[in-house]
Amino acid sequence: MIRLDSVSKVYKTSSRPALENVSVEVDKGEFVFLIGPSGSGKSTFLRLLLREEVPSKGRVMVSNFDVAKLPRRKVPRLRQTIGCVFQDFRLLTNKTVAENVAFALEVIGKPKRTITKVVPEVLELVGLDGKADRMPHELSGGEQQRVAIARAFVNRPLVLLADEPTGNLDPDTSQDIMLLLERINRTGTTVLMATHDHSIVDSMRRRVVELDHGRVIRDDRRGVYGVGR
Ligand SMILES: Nc1ncnc2c1ncn2[C@@H]1O[C@H](COP(=O)(O)OP(=O)(O)OP(=O)(O)O)[C@@H](O)[C@H]1O
Repeated sequence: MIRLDSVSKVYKTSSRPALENVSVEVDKGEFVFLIGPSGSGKSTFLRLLLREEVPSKGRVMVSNFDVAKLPRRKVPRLRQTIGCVFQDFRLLTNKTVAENVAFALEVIGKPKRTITKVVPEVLELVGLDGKADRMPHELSGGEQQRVAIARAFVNRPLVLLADEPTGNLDPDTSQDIMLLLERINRTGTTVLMATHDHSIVDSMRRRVVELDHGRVIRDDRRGVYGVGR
């Protein structure tokens, strides 16, 4: 589903590579943690998958898309196969919960009747039924992240990328969000989550890919965050 072949990325303004000779393969339906200290290249990894950056060297595949070679007009098609969740939720503050989720479908031209049907379904899936008409500021952080997950998932993407999705949440709320991501993963969606959260990585015992200075230094099938870090 995701494959990086000998990928390096050197940003124009930096002499040191953000990623160096990274090869990683993620199968359909896997759940993978991407860990590593600040500046190790996690966000760069995710940005390459979205074609927000192109590699300096190597090849990036997502599903059947050869990402770096994709003509500009086909980039939206790539991005429709990928849902994204961020630490800071990134909700539209002037829209209700339901409108935030609906908007993701409107922008890709889904018919109104589909939107009316699937938005309540996905809100139920994430445990927000009954909160459809709330504004984001009327929700807790955990609830806002559920809206963001609903929005990322409503189009049933093949891949869900989560960049520090629990970074602004307390431990209990973080566990709830992880249960939700597991649930989404069980539908067959491939989940790739960048995180610094030791306790979550240790409790989930999923695949762990660790980056350090842009290199993969560990790839464990059922990993933990690491001792003494
Ligand atoms: N747009 C950019 N231009 C120049 N250098 C960049 C750019 N984005 C990232 N870098 C550099 O690339 C390296 C990797 O950064 P990246 O953001 O991928 O790391 P990260 O592991 O996601 O860090 P964090 O956990 O703090 O988000 C760092 O040295 C960073 O300074």
